[in-house]
Amino acid sequence: MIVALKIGKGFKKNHSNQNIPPGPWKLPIIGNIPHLLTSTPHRKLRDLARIYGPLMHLQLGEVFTIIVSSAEYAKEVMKTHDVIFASRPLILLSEIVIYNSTDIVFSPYGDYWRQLRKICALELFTPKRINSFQPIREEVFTNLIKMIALEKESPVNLTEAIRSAIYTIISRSAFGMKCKDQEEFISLVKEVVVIAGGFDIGDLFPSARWLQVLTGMRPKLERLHRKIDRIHENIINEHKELKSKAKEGQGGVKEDLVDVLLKFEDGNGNNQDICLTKDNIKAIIHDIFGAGGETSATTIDWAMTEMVKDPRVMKKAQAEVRQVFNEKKSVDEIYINELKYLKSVVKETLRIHPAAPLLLPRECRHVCEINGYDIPAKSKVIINAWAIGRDPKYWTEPERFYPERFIDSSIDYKGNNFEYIPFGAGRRICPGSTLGLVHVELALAFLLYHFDWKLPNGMKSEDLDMAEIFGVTVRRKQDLYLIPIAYSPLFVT
Ligand code: HEM
Repeated sequence: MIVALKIGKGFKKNHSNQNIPPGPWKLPIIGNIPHLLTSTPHRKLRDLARIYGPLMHLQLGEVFTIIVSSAEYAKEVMKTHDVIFASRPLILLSEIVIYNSTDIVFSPYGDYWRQLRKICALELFTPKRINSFQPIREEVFTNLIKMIALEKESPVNLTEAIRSAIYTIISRSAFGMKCKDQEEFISLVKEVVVIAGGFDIGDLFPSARWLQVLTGMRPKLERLHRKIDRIHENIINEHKELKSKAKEGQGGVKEDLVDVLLKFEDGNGNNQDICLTKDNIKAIIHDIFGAGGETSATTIDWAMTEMVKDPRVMKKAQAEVRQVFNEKKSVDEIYINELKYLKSVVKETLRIHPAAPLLLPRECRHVCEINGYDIPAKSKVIINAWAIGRDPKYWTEPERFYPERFIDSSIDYKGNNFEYIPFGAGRRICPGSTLGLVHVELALAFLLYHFDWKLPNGMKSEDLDMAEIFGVTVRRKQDLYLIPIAYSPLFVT
């Protein structure tokens, strides 16, 4: 009753005099929640937008939500009014698990978030830093290829093999070593990614704390936090121990991403203007592992899936990779920019399967007008990048996987072409895109150079299961199993 009264009062008070965007019928109290009772909200939101338009509103419990489904309105939100929409809505997950939303992804817009982005731009993701991790990438992908070669033409769980390789690279780049709790960390991150989709009932009624307890979400998140925090604590302690040993002359230490972050702890050293607490550092570690790992691994998985479905594309990409690397007999990151067709394959994969199909939600910081519609303050704003990437208004044959559409196209990843925004746009654009793309392109070059791939059990490519699991990233529901057929005698020295 209290919730019902609150919603009714709130809705009248806030929106009755405003010209809010159209939306479907709604029920008392729960509003449009029934519209989202689906396992694939990005698809359902696209279908609704076809009826109610590219700027639509949904009342999801207490949360007034705006859904953006066209490049024109995406530009309004992420360019024209970017500063108004530069914050993130708070969700229970980020409050409990991610140290009161003090990471980069969930941090509200303001000075603290600006400082974090400065650390990203000047320290964490500079071209020099990304290059310094090149030996790690090459070693891990070479091991991946050796491991696959041992399978001797029997089916390999490529999804798992890729995920493990990507997380090993991230662990070693970020933590200097393979995290000893890596497998547990990966499965915890997988859980976080699904919950971070943001449609949990507790988040739709933020004022009803009892609901968060009743649904079991709060205790579940508290348990998740304790487990994740223990892993973060170990990582930081190990770094501090190694550092003090190095000071005592017991071995040189190469700087990894956690070392960089520790330089800012409590205003250490010369960095008095930026000051991070231990919990802030743990929150950022969580982003690097979560935001960096799932997105890249999922993209590689979808790219392989699409190429297996269309052998023409696979053959063409393979021919290019082999032509560039045949002389050397192995893949070398230095020449990766010569792989024009493979780069188009990656672009096309991110168009048709953007790793984060609804990007990350924004929050309207104060009332704003778009094309005559009023967007109330505190509205949650969801941009359906997946729907925009498949809209026939911008793309010919949008459902077809056709990398050639990007050859000679000027569309890039920088968020200037709003029909193509796999890394978002504006102030909140992904700061790790260069690193993510290096992982994706290099992994595919290795996989395509060393093996031909076929489906197991005589399965036909058109029978490949394309079902998805929705979360903040959308991955394949079934792991991808493929049979590798070695292309050349491997690793002849
Ligand atoms: C293929 C790989 C990747 C994809 C598709 C991807 C995609 C995205 C998207 C769509 C956003 C939201 C942008 C917005 O709200 O406008 C985002 C934000 C973010 N990404 Fe990535 N990402 C990838 C790789 C990475 C990597 C490797 C890292 C770091 C190691 C990273 C760290 C982040 C962070 C910290 C944010 C939050 C930025 C903010 O809110 O200010 N991402 N990413």
